Amino acid sequence: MLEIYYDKDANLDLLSGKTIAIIGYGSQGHAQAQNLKESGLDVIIGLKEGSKSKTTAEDFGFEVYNTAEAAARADIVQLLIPDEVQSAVYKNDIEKNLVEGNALVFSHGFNIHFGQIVPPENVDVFMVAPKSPGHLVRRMYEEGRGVPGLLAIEQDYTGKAKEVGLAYAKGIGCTRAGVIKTTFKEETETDLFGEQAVLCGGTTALVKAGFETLVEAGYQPEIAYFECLHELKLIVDLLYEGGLGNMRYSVSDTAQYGDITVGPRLINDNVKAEMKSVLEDIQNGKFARDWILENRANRPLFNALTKKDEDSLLEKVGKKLRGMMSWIK
Ligand SMILES: NC(=O)C1=CN([C@@H]2O[C@H](COP(=O)(O)OP(=O)(O)OC[C@H]3O[C@@H](n4cnc5c(N)ncnc54)[C@H](OP(=O)(O)O)[C@@H]3O)[C@@H](O)[C@H]2O)C=CC1
Ligand SMILES: CC(=O)[C@](C)(O)C(=O)O
Repeated sequence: MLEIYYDKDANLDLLSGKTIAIIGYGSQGHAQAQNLKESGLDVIIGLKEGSKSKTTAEDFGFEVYNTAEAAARADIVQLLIPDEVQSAVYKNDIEKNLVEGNALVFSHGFNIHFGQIVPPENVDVFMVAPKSPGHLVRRMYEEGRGVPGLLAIEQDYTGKAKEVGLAYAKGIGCTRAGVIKTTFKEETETDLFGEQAVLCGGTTALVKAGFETLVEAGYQPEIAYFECLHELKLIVDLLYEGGLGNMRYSVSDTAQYGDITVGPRLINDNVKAEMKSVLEDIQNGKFARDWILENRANRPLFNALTKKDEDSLLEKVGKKLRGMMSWIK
């Protein structure tokens, strides 16, 4: 049964007198920390020695400590550093500073679900996962709105993990939009699948294939860029605002006919079969193992494939157009 929670279901008073340590000040860290602070909560920041984010965090009025010290001072420790470094940082700096009744918090379930972090039994472990990039978590909060979020409870030692998790979700603005209850397994597997097969991986593959098809057919790269990347945002905004119907209402009937007749040709049974294979690799731990080993090997594939795209005609054309035209603020 679907469980959705809103502001009315969450009580910020549960966090009153509690110190929240946000470990990391990046995409999610800066956003969640600033939102929590503006929600009236006691927030400190934990960063690695020599962190380039220290000054930025201090400029916002935060007390910044090294990771271990921040964890030692906190009642709630939220790990907002990259997934691939969380296990080592937890082992070195966090685990020894957790005391009975503390809460260990995540915004993605990777390290708990794949057994890279095994917390002690005498703490709460929960996840509040904004379904949005961090910078939008902050922007929407400042605009008086919120991004939807997910709440998962892995350990409820205190008997209050759900209530405290909802209070945390309210503190970052997610209960303004709605928070759906899930599990670490479901969030981890669906988030990894979404970012691989649809959001990041799927979309960039489709954009690159479309752009290359037009360029190889002899059309101007600039026109191909506008058709295959620039307008994508406009279409996705319409989908975001009101689903397929809203988008199809707004585009021409010509475009809609192309949408409903050509789309199925592209996403054929082979593509669906590959999507199922991607999900299986996530569920059976193969992706997690690959990602962990890739980082231990200092990211040879990550670096090479990222560099290949950075040097692509698509990126060069986009950079040129953004310099020549003024649609980007
Ligand atoms: N990005 C997003 O929008 C979303 C992320 N999440 C989850 O949120 C969590 C944080 O992700 P995200 O905000 O993207 O992370 P970022 O990559 O933005 O985190 C950067 C922060 O982590 C610190 N950091 C990097 N490496 C280390 C290290 N080896 N030791 C200690 N600190 C380190 C950086 O330090 P420095 O400042 O010195 O560079 C910086 O403060 C992850 O679990 C992610 O899956 C969930 C939903 C969306
Ligand atoms: C924004 C989000 O939730 C992603 C794409 O899964 C991520 O950045 O990890």
